[in-house]
Amino acid sequence: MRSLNVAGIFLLLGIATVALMIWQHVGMNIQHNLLADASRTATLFSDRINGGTSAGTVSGSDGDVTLQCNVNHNDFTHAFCGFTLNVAARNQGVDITRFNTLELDVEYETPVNDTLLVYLLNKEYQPEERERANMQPLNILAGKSSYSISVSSFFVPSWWIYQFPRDDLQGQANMKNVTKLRLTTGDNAQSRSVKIVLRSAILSGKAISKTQMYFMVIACWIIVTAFFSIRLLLGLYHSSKAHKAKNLKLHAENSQLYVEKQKLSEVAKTDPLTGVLNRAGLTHAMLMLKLNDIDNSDTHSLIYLDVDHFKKINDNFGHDKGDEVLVALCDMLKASIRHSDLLIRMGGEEFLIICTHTMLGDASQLAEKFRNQIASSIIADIDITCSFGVTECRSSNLQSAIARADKYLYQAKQSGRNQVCSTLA
Ligand SMILES: Nc1nc2c(ncn2[C@@H]2O[C@H](COP(=O)(O)OP(=O)(O)OP(=O)(O)O)[C@@H](O)[C@H]2O)c(=O)[nH]1
Repeated sequence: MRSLNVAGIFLLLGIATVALMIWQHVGMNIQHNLLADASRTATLFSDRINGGTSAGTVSGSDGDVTLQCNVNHNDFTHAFCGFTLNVAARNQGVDITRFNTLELDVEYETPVNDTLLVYLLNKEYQPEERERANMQPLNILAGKSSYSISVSSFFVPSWWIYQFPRDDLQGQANMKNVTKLRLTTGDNAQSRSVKIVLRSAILSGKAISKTQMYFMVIACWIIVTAFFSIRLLLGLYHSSKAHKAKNLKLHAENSQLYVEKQKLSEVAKTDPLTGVLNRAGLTHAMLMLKLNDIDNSDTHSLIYLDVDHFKKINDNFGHDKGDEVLVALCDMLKASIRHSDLLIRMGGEEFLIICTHTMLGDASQLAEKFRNQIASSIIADIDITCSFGVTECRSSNLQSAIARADKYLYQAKQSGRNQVCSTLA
């Protein structure tokens, strides 16, 4: 749902971008009629400012501005003639930088070849009060009256720079506060009679320039992309944090479970009454012995022992006393066997001792030692004896060796109990 929203927003943004570009290209047109908005005072502007003698009149009718002038050649200044038209409404100049072109409908009647100079005078107060002359010459063609001048092609003529030599940016066109439009004859200074008729001067452009539009569009894309990127990164950061916490929790739970499993595994292998290995522990021990400790060449011995007449102990002293006897017997045996030997409760009052790396003779002697020790001790306040079956085994046939040991134990029982029977006998 969230990704759909993001895709939808980017789709909308894409559509809006394309629509805006098309609109900017075919629409968004703005125009400013310099003749309509101005207070329309047109005045003669000629070489008389420099001491020349050209003379003429400026008149206006039906929105036109007409100049009739006799250009009089002279030897001391450039002869020219023209007019200046005030285009500022209520002293507020026109910011022409918003426009792309100046469309002029103008006729220039002159008997000689000449250019028509178009000026846009920019009123400036810094660093001093002056009118910057932004100028563009027009090549007048016979029969043509409509001219389109690119606003960006206006430049400051060298005579103006010469007049204001103090400003670093003096040569740059500035058209942010244009107050006057001026048309004058051009470079041809021959004496002649000229007529200039200005019918319209229209600035045209776009409400939003291409540059502005691209800037806005790119800014929108950057903002939207940054917004979703940050949101995505924050989401990833939070989910990775949550995953990390979950993983840590799982790890802790796993560790706990592993400890519990180890404990349960130990409990499962241990006889709860005596604390020695049970049959499950024997299986584990067999695996361990086969895999780790014993190779086939090793010889081990088994001592299978059983408390004699244990039923009577239970019957005479109670089951709890019987338990006590079993626990005390195990304690005694545990204290006597080696660390590498294993003591297993096979069930009831039967126990198996696996004597690793022990020959039959030594195991028989050990069994005899246990028998004697038990018979001569008072265990849990009870005088007990045990019968023993001893045999030798190799790791590969432990099960059959247990059966053999059990057989010798049975033999010991049959032979009167409190004795050791083995293969040796
Ligand atoms: N107190 C106690 N008694 C047990 C336990 N496990 C088995 N027994 C008892 O041990 C007795 C074993 O009796 P039997 O199998 O007849 O053997 P026995 O009386 O020792 O006679 P022999 O083995 O022939 O000398 C039974 O009465 C069982 O109930 C135990 O964990 N605690």
